Amino acid sequence: MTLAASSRTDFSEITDNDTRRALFRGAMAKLGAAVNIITTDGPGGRTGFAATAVCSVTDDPPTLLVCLNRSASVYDAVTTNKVLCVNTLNAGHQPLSHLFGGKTPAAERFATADWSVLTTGAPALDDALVSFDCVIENTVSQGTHDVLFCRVVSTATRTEGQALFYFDRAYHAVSG
Ligand SMILES: NC(=O)c1ccc[n+]([C@@H]2O[C@H](COP(=O)([O-])OP(=O)(O)OC[C@H]3O[C@@H](n4cnc5c(N)ncnc54)[C@H](O)[C@@H]3O)[C@@H](O)[C@H]2O)c1
Ligand SMILES: Cc1cc2c(cc1C)N(C[C@H](O)[C@H](O)[C@H](O)COP(=O)(O)O)c1[nH]c(=O)[nH]c(=O)c1N2
Repeated sequence: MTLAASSRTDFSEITDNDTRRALFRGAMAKLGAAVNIITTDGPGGRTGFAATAVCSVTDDPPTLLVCLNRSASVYDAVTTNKVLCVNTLNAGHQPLSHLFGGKTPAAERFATADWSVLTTGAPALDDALVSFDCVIENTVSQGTHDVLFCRVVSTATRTEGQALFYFDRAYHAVSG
């Protein structure tokens, strides 16, 4: 049995970069993901951004990856500090995701929530579903993004609750 497909795209036939990017984004919109706020602090300053491009790499040593656009305002701070905290959002955090995903100045991004520090000094969101405090150990550049390989040095799992999921260019609440 074959699955019905509403449209098929052969990327090798597409020569226009903008068209290819748009088609890729349209396809990626179907790949839902948890929403996270990635924070950092240190000599490069305190800042953070919203990210869905986060996943587990290996449990030995505990490692996750984060994909960061090099054009983001946070890029210099993250790469200077070499630490970050991945804060996985609950369903009530949609306004926070909007703050950290937009053009809001760094100081204002932190103003509406409560933050603590775990091991590295990167801000941990007090009511995140889970926070992964990390040291950035390796970086690989691919296209517009850096893939940051982050060794987890501590975690905090604080609340039960629904997850904030991003799918089809919209936020959704997901129960466990
Ligand atoms: N990985 C990312 O950098 C990433 C992921 C999600 C959203 N965003 C940003 O958030 C904004 C809104 O996104 P949207 O989902 O509403 O619509 P969209 O059409 O811009 O993106 C659709 C999907 O494509 C992927 N994507 C978007 N921009 C990307 C990029 N520069 N590099 C790699 N993958 C990318 C994501 O999976 C996203 O959910 C955009 O400015 C987008 O760039 C970036
Ligand atoms: C739901 C959602 C998910 C993501 C993003 C946005 C949103 C709304 N953004 C974009 C990122 O948050 C944004 O570029 C930063 O906040 C930087 O913006 P400024 O350059 O500071 O204005 C984003 N950027 C990135 O480099 N990697 C990612 O995985 C994601 N994921």
